[in-house]
Amino acid sequence: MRLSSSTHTADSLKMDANIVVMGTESVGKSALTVRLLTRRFIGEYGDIESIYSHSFMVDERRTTLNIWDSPCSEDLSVETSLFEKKVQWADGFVLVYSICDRASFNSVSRLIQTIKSTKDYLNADKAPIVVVGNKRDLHHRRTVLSEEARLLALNTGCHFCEVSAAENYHSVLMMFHGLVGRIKGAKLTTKRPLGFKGIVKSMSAVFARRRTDSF
Ligand SMILES: Nc1nc2c(ncn2[C@@H]2O[C@H](COP(=O)(O)OP(=O)(O)OP(=O)(O)O)[C@@H](O)[C@H]2O)c(=O)[nH]1
Repeated sequence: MRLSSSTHTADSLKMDANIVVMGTESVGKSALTVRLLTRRFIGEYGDIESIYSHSFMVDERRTTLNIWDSPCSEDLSVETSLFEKKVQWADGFVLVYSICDRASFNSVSRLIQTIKSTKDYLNADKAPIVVVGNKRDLHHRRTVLSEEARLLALNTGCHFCEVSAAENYHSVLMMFHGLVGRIKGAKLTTKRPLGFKGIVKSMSAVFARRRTDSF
């Protein structure tokens, strides 16, 4: 058995991320969350506001997601302090609409604007936000084209995918994994004040560059 050589090594192999699932009523927020946690689709979900914890391995790194699933009511009243609290708490966002419900799609578009004006992402082209068109199995009742949602995601620097919580566990898993990747990227680009070591490193980098430039 191989033991980690230090706490630092163990820590660098761990990642914690807070994810908020938002969207209008009955788009399948709980269904997606429960699918990820249990691999099951149980059909009916209560109106319970909860933060669930879920761990899995990504690239040999133990990743723990804290997923905040809530009924839609507060998500739309974007002025509330709860909304503000959720946005500040979250490292990443799953914004859900139903492909059969245009109003739910319009509300995702508003949510993106509000989140982006509340959070200051350095890498705005790769915001840790995934736009999720759920209920793909109901394609015969579709009112939102995939192309529209893809365009919205492209224009706002979000990721996009269509899934069916009812029919497919794998695509739901991939959606959450994709978001974890974006969160990692966003964390790396967050500006942190430089400590003494950081300043020394930056200065060495500048001098090293000067030395190479002069050849
Ligand atoms: N056909 C189909 N039905 C789904 C899918 N996902 C969820 N549903 C159904 O849609 C209804 C609402 O699902 P929920 O997961 O409770 O939706 P929600 O967004 O959490 O709803 P609120 O908590 O009320 O905001 C339920 O009857 C689910 O069975 C899906 O992918 N396909």
